[in-house]
Amino acid sequence: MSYARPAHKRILLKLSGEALMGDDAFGINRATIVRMVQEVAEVVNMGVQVAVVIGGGNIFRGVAGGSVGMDRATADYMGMLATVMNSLALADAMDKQGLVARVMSAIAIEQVVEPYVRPKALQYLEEGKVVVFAAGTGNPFFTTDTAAALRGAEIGAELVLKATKVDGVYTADPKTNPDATRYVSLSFDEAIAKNLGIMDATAFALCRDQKLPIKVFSILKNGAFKRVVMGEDEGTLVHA
Ligand SMILES: Nc1ncnc2c1ncn2[C@@H]1O[C@H](COP(=O)(O)OP(=O)(O)O)[C@@H](O)[C@H]1O
Ligand SMILES: O=c1ccn([C@@H]2O[C@H](COP(=O)(O)OP(=O)(O)O)[C@@H](O)[C@H]2O)c(=O)[nH]1
Repeated sequence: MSYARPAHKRILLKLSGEALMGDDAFGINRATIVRMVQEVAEVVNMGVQVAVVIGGGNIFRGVAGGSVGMDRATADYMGMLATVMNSLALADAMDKQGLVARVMSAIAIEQVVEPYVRPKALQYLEEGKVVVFAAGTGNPFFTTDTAAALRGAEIGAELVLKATKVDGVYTADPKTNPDATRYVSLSFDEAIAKNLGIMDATAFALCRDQKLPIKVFSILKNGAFKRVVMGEDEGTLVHA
């Protein structure tokens, strides 16, 4: 009898803030976060090293603040603080699930969480702890998708897994185009040239330059995360 083995040793999971909302209008939905953490635990228990970048869109989006006349950089710092709140909620849920999670922030907020120090993050991952990267890249005018690409490259992740509400990259935004069809795989150049709105161009460009593939999959589909980690046919692969 043969046992299936994970296709990846170290991965970076990008969860959008909205993924934590579940069916709520904003904030963090407890049942949703618990379900997600259970899926992460399954993968960690198979020996896969998992780092997470979490967004903040469920609490605050810098662009929205900027659009109503607020200074964009200030609004972005609020957005980054929102990701810290989500990180704390996620790490708490992970601890309750028996995982050991460590939050590391890109902005100094040391009474709350430890700062991001790359060698320390690598050490935690080697020890089987889940590292949650908070505060995005620490810079305004960026997104947590770019933070996912950056941290993914820094920790030598083999794959960035982008969890979304859609089950892959489509020829157009499936929310507004019911005729859009899903790609099984596509290149970074194609994704950038066609301006496929699933991730921002900065994130795509960074992954392209570092030859770090991205798998886009649905967070709403039970077991999809594990299937991606096992290398099964799920979602869309964006590759160099
Ligand atoms: N070509 C495309 N293929 C798939 N999704 C797309 C595409 N263009 C835009 N989208 C949208 O991008 C979103 C990406 O999901 P997600 O990252 O969770 O959202 P956000 O970053 O806005 O929080 C999807 O909800 C989808 O509607
Ligand atoms: O490196 C970063 C990452 C995030 N943000 C701010 O934090 C908000 C929340 O992040 P994001 O929109 O990426 O979250 P998600 O869509 O994944 O929930 C963004 O709108 C930005 O305002 C930022 O300024 N720099």
